Amino acid sequence: MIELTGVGVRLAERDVLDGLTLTLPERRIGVAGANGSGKSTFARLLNGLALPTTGTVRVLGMDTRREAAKIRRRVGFLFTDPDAQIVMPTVAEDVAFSLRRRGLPKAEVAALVEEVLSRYGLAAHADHPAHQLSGGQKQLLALCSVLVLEPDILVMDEPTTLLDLRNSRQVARILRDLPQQLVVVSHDLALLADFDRVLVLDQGKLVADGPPEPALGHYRDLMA
Ligand SMILES: Nc1ncnc2c1ncn2[C@@H]1O[C@H](COP(=O)(O)OP(=O)(O)OP(=O)(O)O)[C@@H](O)[C@H]1O
Repeated sequence: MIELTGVGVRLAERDVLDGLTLTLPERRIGVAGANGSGKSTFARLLNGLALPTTGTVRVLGMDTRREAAKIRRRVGFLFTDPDAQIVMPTVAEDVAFSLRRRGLPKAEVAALVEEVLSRYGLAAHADHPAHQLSGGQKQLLALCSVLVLEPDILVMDEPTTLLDLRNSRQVARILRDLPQQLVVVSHDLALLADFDRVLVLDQGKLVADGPPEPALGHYRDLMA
């Protein structure tokens, strides 16, 4: 569960987010809005990467201002550009790196890495240089490196922006089947079309909130 109470974020004397009070129990939540409307800032609030200037953000019952480290262990975050997230030379090493703080025996780490890579069709690439993967495969690798930690919530900032139609659809299928609560920031309206709830931000304010069809309709009208 995610709860925002009276949340505002002020950066460089500008209200980047303003007056957000929201309870988000739904499993798949989309966030849409124009460039600069505050979507990335909203996403970053959910794991304490950004802190509210006013109000509170509670995630899984914890205040992001007080328990950011604990929250980060349970909230996975996926950036738009997987290159920003891939840190080790090979595919398998990159996923294993996520598990470094778990104190698991080597064999167990290897088994977990193999399992998640197989699940997302990357097992054959386990020993390949990560930076040689295609854009879609890199996004899947970044996802594997997050999912291997079994987060309770997954926050994604425009996960399909750099992907072609086939890879976008593959990511959409994967998201449909994930058990985690998802918060997905996206300009890809097709991706959000079957979500449980869509929030639309405009100039830092919530201007629509509800099922995808009316909420995305409102966003389309805003952009017209
Ligand atoms: N650290 C910062 N200092 C000052 N202003 C910032 C900072 N971070 C973001 N902003 C401003 O806040 C506004 C919202 O930014 P944000 O990245 O959250 O928007 P967004 O909706 O994700 O945009 P996009 O769709 O282009 O990614 C922008 O006008 C941005 O310039």
